[in-house]
Amino acid sequence: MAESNSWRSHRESDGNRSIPNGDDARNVRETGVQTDAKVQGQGPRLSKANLFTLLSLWMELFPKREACQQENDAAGVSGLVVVHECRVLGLHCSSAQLHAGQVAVVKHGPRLKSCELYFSRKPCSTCLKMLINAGVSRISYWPGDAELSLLSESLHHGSSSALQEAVLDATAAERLKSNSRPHISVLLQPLDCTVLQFLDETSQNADFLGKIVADNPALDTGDIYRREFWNNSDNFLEKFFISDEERHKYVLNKMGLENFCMEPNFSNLRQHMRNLIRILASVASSVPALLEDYGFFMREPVGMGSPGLPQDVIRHCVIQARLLACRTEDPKVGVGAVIWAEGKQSQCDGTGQLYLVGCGYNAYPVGSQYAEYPQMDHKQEERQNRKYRYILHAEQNALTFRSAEIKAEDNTMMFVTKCPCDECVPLIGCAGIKQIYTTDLDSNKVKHDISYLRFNKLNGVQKFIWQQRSSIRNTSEQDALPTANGCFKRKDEESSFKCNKRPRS
Ligand SMILES: Nc1ccn([C@H]2C[C@H](O)[C@@H](COP(=O)(O)OP(=O)(O)OP(=O)(O)O)O2)c(=O)n1
Repeated sequence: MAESNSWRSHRESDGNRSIPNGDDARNVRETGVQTDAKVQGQGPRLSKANLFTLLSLWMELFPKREACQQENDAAGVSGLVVVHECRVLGLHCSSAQLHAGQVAVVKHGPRLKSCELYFSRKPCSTCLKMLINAGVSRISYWPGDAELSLLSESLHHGSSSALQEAVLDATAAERLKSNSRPHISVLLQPLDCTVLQFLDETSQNADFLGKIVADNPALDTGDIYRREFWNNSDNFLEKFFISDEERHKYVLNKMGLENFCMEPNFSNLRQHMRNLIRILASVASSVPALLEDYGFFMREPVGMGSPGLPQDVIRHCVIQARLLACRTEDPKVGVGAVIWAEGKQSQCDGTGQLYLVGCGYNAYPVGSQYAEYPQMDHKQEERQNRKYRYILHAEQNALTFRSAEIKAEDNTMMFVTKCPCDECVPLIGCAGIKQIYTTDLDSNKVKHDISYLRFNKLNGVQKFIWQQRSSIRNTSEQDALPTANGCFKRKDEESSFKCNKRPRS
């Protein structure tokens, strides 16, 4: 039975998992359905496997500056997250020259030993044999279509050579899988409705949406969020979900996942996939794309430094940080930070000249046990019982757990979902970060145990702040879009370098 490829058709049957409308969202906040969990210090969070899976899906959508289809190769773009001992070493996607798995081999080489890899598509046999040889410990992949598509149009009209290749490749991949040491599997973990609801709510309350409404009180956060959400979920379902059940079963069978085709496994698998896609849509909606007037702009005149990355790349990196925030240990507010650097040469990666330096989210010290430290904020507890002296900030963790050095000659950029506080500003200033992309919603505020007074005074780091284009002082830059290569494009040229962007509904 064919399913409609849209959340709207699932809303009724989805019960309390459906995205809250404006009234419901307010009720959730007022009746404390979610707040109860927060007050008790049990904010729901994403599991690591689900977070890495979502990051891999999101990496597949990394904005491209070049056509990605490889010559003589029908492989689709794949996203990849390389993890070692729970630390993200690399975020990659296929380029015109290399598949994502090949990128990982080229970039990490022997460091792949004992790593866990999360792919947005089952990798082809060419990648798989190298990764197995590199000694990775686990390969997890999204159970949609494979890297070499098993869903070519010819599926129902006799076989094409591309389809024959894909089927042969799937067989080879299976053989490699069954004879190899690494665990190669689908690793999705069930989500309960509290996580879905919590992430809907926190996405809707994100500072980026808050800033828009602070600037334009007539606008409603819920309306903006819902418009973004439906647009994103339609796009992501089309990309990552196989709506036709029979076609999905065909793909699963070819990938050696016959067990998933049986009930109730099949329905459960599809529900988990839909839930994860929904979280991706929800998180992506917290940094709106449809409001074209909003973006990350410098307040200073553009002549004062590098013009910064293209807006779609910035937004992509900020949403990576928002995804990381879904694993916060702070029961009230999740913050994520990701550090990328721009090298001098192209990296053979789908990210072009960008390479990952580090990422993190706010959490208690590594290894701490549940409820070992205070979890309450200044509104809830006496000073000695508050979280602030114990919790590490997203920026601190991104700097501590970095996977690459910060090089003076490269442009190192931090993307963080909340304004850096006074504890983090000196760290950012001294670490060699050259650009920061964030929101200043909290700047100049003092909130009892945490203050945000130093960010505006941070010198030597270019600040790209989420704001309305028309609020920038220098009007000459209002119609110009900054590009990664240091030159400016006029607004009317934008479409020519947004080649990977989907049409908006
Ligand atoms: N750039 C930042 C800013 C803050 N944090 C973290 C530290 C805390 O874990 C949390 C801030 O906690 P608060 O309770 O102060 O959150 P709010 O700012 O939302 O408080 P309020 O409700 O007063 O606005 O975010 C972070 O990791 N990185």
